Amino acid sequence: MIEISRISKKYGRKRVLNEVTFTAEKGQITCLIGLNGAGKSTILKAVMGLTPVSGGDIRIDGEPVTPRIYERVSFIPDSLTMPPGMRIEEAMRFMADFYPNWNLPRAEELLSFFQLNRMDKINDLSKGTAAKVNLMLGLSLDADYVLMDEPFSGIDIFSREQIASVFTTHLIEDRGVIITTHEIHDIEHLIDKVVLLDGGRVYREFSAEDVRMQEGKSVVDVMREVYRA
Ligand SMILES: Nc1ncnc2c1ncn2[C@@H]1O[C@H](COP(=O)(O)OP(=O)(O)OP(=O)(O)O)[C@@H](O)[C@H]1O
Repeated sequence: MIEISRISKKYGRKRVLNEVTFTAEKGQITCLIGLNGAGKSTILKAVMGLTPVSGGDIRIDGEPVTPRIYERVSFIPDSLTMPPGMRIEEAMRFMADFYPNWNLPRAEELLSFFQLNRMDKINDLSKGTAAKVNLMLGLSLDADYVLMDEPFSGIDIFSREQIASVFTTHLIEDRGVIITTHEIHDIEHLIDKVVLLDGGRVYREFSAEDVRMQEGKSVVDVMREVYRA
């Protein structure tokens, strides 16, 4: 389980996170939802130890965050960070050299799942294809948890559907996923838990299934209540 307890963050004098607390379980998809600037990316970076936070505590299966976190957690940022001159297959080799937990058979499977051409150059890729390469690289690491920052942002409906479909395959398996997204429609049926952020705080943390069963509401219904209020 990833446990985030009472973390706060300021950029200069601006408070971005205010005692944020929630958990994300292994084997579940937890969706972090908030309007632009709500602090979603900052939370993912804090989990990876990429940005310092004040106070609070972050634990991965009971352990504090250390530089070895990369063996346990794969972070897929909101854009592909590989050098643009590289071909996809060179990016794969780069990952294999850099990460001891690179899983080549899974990478090959993801290449064909997303119908990627390994000879394509990174800087020639469309936005949707770059998003798929980004996911292919991040999901090919043997990590218990995967953090995905806006994997659907700015890409067409067919690419979004293809990306969403990976969540129902063994390529995600029983990993714990934290995903930030605005494109909730594409994955609403796959989400286990929702964490709604508002004003730097967790406004509500709920099980999508419980809200469906007990309140007869969809995740989008709850979002409308919160953000249109
Ligand atoms: N390095 C930084 N320096 C100063 N302010 C920052 C920095 N990074 C983020 N911020 C500010 O912190 C706030 C939260 O940013 P963050 O990127 O975490 O939000 P987000 O919820 O992921 O937003 P979006 O949905 O637009 O991606 C924003 O107001 C942003 O401008």
